[in-house]
Amino acid sequence: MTSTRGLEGVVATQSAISSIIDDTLTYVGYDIDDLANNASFEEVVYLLWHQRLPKQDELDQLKQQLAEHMAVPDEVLAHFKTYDIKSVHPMTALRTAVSMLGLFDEAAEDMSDEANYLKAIKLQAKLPTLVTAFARVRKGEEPVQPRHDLTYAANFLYMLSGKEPEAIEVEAFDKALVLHADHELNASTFTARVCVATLSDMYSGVVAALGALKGPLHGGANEQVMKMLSEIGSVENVESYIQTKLDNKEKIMGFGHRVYRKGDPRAKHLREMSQKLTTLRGESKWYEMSVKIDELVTGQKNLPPNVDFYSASVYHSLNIDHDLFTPIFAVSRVSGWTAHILEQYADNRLIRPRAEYTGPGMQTYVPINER
Ligand SMILES: CC(=O)SCCNC(=O)CCNC(=O)[C@H](O)C(C)(C)COP(=O)(O)OP(=O)(O)OC[C@H]1O[C@@H](n2cnc3c(N)ncnc32)[C@H](O)[C@@H]1OP(=O)(O)O
Ligand SMILES: O=C([O-])CC(=O)C(=O)O
Repeated sequence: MTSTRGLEGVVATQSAISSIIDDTLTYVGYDIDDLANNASFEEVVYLLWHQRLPKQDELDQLKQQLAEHMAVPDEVLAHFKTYDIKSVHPMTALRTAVSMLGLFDEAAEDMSDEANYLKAIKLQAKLPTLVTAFARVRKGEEPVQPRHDLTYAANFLYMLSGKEPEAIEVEAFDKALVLHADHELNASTFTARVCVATLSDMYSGVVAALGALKGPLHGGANEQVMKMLSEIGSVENVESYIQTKLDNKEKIMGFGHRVYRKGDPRAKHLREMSQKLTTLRGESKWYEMSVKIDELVTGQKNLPPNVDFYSASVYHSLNIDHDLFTPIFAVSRVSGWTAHILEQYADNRLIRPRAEYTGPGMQTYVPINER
């Protein structure tokens, strides 16, 4: 029995949700470029859950269901005040809060198709409320109640700032949500599927996925990208900073990918948005620094940027706290996680691979006083 480090190239399941073939990403057969340019996030959520685009009445119904379930139990909001919120990473708080949602859902253990679909709606609806409430409570502000007349993207920005966002901000944020919604068998989605393949409940699957997304090799990279940009500070400093990192064989956050070789098709959309939004804010240096880093890392290491690289300057330009970047990834990706969880339930088999043993050969137990 031989193992493959990091399961590289291992095909672990079948899925009809998204595919990456020859560096082209599709959701249910629709090219990501097509969706990024034309679809709303709500349409994409429907697409992932139903494997087809919604008709108008179906989309309206989904929007209504999301609006209906945006509120979170007071106890969950109150728990943000039970610890030193300023010292907690928002992903840790979100993971815990989502676990708490399971406590307050009477149907948490109901494994019927209807109950599971409703749980997907509830999770999708409540994550923005949790993330924005956390962000406000830690600043000593009250959470802002969701508005039922706004789109999913607009509502997030509204609940975060308490102000109705500008059209250009909503457009950019909606596109970012579309681009992050699903990605085949990435680490967090695989984690979710492994968890629920034991027939555990959907909240457990999403909590597990949140834990996996948090790490800097996965969703946590976007926050690290902004940290790097802030450390570099100016276009003039880029070259020496990056060269030092590369010489020291340190990883540059936001570059490289396990699957893409020529490049991540989502990055160009985020790059375009980064240029537009940083210019609008009069802070084009973040875009210019990013482009310079891109040229250096892609040029020298042949490692193109991934989805996390330009999203950092996009979110920064939307006035979003840097440690909320990964929770925002989760707000989008929960659509993919829940789609995969539903797909796993629909044709379940326990996921239990093997390990190649590398420990010592057979040994005989030695009593403690003889060791
Ligand atoms: C949404 C997402 O999850 S997208 C990914 C977000 N993560 C990041 O941006 C973190 C930075 N990138 C990385 O760490 C990696 O490229 C990953 C985790 C994305 C993919 O990892 P793997 O497929 O396991 O590649 P691995 O880490 O083995 O790298 C292969 C080689 O490329 C190098 N490399 C990979 N990524 C980078 C990088 N960002 N900067 C510098 N060198 C890199 C490695 O050092 C390694 O070099 P070596 O063969 O000389 O030792
Ligand atoms: O697919 C991966 O390994 C990581 C990724 O880009 C994503 O989850 O969007």
